[in-house]
Amino acid sequence: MLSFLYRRWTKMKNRVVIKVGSSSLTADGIIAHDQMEKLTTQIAYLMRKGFEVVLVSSGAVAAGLGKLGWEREGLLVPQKQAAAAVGQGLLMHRYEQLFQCEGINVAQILLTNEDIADRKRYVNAKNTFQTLLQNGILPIVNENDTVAVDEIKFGDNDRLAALVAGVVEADSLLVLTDIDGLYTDHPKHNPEAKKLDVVDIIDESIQQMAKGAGTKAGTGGMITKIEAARIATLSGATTYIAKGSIPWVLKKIFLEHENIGTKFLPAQKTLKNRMQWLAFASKPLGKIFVDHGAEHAIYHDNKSLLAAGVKEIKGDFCSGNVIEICSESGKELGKGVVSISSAEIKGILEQEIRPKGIIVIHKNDLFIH
Ligand SMILES: Nc1ncnc2c1ncn2[C@@H]1O[C@H](COP(=O)(O)OP(=O)(O)O)[C@@H](O)[C@H]1O
Ligand SMILES: N[C@@H](CCC(=O)OP(=O)(O)O)C(=O)O
Repeated sequence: MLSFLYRRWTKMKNRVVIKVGSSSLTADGIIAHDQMEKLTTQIAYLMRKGFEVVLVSSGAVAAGLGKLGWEREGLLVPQKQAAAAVGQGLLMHRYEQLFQCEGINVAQILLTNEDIADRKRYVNAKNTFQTLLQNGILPIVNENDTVAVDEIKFGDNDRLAALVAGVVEADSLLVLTDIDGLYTDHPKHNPEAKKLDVVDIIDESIQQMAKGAGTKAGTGGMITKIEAARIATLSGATTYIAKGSIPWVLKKIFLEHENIGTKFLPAQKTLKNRMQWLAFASKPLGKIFVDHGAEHAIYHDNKSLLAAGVKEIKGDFCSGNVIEICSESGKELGKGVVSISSAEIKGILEQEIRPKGIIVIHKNDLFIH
């Protein structure tokens, strides 16, 4: 309750992250200017009503392909990156023009996973967002496609939007797409599939309903949207998936509270900001395999991980780095920030009688799935 009041006090406004997918911004593979215009009019309306908005916009690749006259099919990664480099400028130019007419200044934020995997950069990004929002500026975010290769990619803008919702401590995340919500199965393949209005817990049964993308422009389909909803709801944001082409969709959802999409309720137990970063944004630099006793202690008893319970380690890491914690059989248990280096742990493992009570990961630095 106190943390909620603190958030309210520091933010005061209703903060929303709106993610718009390529499928909602393009028609026949190129940028649909009328759809962009409808979106910007609605965002401006919402901002005038007192909302703070962050827009996560896809569409750079599509815009670039349109400009260059390239077909998406068969393109290699560097060609897609080149198209994104052409398209991102066009996209921002258009947004800038449209929001200027509404009297709103915009800012471009391009991110890669690496940017926020590093705690310092994460905090820097947080401060920048905060400053922009406090000054009534609309941040427009996309993945930095020019440099994003597989290891540093968010994978999809749905996930990026969910992480951004955590960074800015948003009250809500809205994912706008070409379908009006999550169906019990892929609606294109199963005519019996039904839309869900409200989801209170994202469990395996919900995850299994989500399938891949429905168009060539889209990436990830419903799978990445549900993963985004999981991350955002664990960060405390109510999450919506809705159809971008519904007239005044933003007003209907945020002001009239109409149930026109699928609404995912925030998790009962949400993660604090540092834990969100550890759980979803940080990048592990190694692995620690633990024995059954340690697994039980950290999993069920909320205890710190002691050196006595470590079976094996992989990778070189220093105190303060993030590592992945695995069971003896290799099952991923969670992540943690280590208090001692891999060299020190190796030294301990080599000793016949291990010194007692040495903390490898403090319980406050542990995230368990
Ligand atoms: N269970 C499901 N419910 C609704 N849509 C689904 C489901 N499984 C897969 N999809 C597909 O996901 C598509 C939306 O994702 P995507 O094409 O990646 O759009 P975007 O470009 O907006 O991210 C839908 O059009 C639909 O074809
Ligand atoms: N960064 C890419 C978008 C990647 C992506 O996630 O697309 P989408 O599934 O349409 O949201 C672009 O701007 O084209």
